[in-house]
Amino acid sequence: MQSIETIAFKKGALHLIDQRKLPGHYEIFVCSDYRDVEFAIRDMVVRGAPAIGATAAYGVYLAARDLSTLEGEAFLRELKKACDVLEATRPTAVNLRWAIRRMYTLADKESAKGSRSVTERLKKEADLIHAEDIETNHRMAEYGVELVPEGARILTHCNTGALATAGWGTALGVIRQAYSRDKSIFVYADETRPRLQGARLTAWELVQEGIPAKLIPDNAAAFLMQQGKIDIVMVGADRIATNGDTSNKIGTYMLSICAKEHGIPFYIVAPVSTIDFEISSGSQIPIEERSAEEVTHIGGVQIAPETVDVYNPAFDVTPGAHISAIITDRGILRPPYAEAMKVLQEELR
Ligand SMILES: CSC[C@H]1O[C@H](OP(=O)(O)O)[C@H](O)[C@@H]1O
Repeated sequence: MQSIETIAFKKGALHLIDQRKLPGHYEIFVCSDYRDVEFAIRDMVVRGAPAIGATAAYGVYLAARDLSTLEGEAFLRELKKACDVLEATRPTAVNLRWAIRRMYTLADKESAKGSRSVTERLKKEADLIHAEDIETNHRMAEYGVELVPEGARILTHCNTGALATAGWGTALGVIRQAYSRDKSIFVYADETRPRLQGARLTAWELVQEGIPAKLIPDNAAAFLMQQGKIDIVMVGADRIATNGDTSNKIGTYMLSICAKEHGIPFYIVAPVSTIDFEISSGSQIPIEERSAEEVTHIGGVQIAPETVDVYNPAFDVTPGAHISAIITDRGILRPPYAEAMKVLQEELR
């Protein structure tokens, strides 16, 4: 399988697979400055918590490169404005904030060395964040396969693969790893209305690799569970509170209720950078609301009256009580999550 290069910095610009065009067209969207990056994240050229984090990191570098005629306080002031613009693009995924603040903190710490030197260092840091994510995904996959029984029939939601990260994936990365050892696993992929990341992106990744799967309408998931056709549910995350409450693509909470009703293990797969150690409850997670057009149109084709009112939250919050385990790059977290998170935070210090 050709490797899926979701994000690549080359020839002085950031190259992104334009995920709005998949699966029908494989096109590259080129970001020459941080405003291009702002658009790419906001319009979901690139999406997925880890992927937008890595993308924003390069956005900070591109901003610094364009500001390198400034020095000292003036340089940092303008760079912070660019960081704030990038952070405002999508409020839920904490990886975005984590990556941007990691980049700005470095710029602030190194600013005495001059903006040109800082800019060179920021490029190295963005490359490091990019490389770390791929390595993180492989570590999560090694932990996660422990929870995938032989021949498991796995339900997943949205896209958590190479396209949602810098490569390999989170939940879909575990599935890839499981498939490399057990060709008898089977995947049911939710289409994931309204942006159809499952139909357009996860199905594309699964077909690319020949992983046996069926694409299903979101509304068929509970019926499959009722028929006894699902062994585990495995999904990603955009922000995890320290009590285990987890925000993820809209529809995840509903899946967790159905899984609980049918006694099916429900797993979150996410890097530690998706944990927000500053919040203790899912009620504190900002939920992004997106345009009405995403619901009233598919691929530009109108499917509902344009004047109808629409509620389009891009995420929901699954309570920790519905989550069997959280698979991270530092191991598997199990309930009670508040305690598990305390131990993890100590390890990270
Ligand atoms: C690897 S986590 C990806 C995570 O992000 C997705 O949201 P979006 O496509 O809107 O960026 C979804 O919540 C996935 O679980």
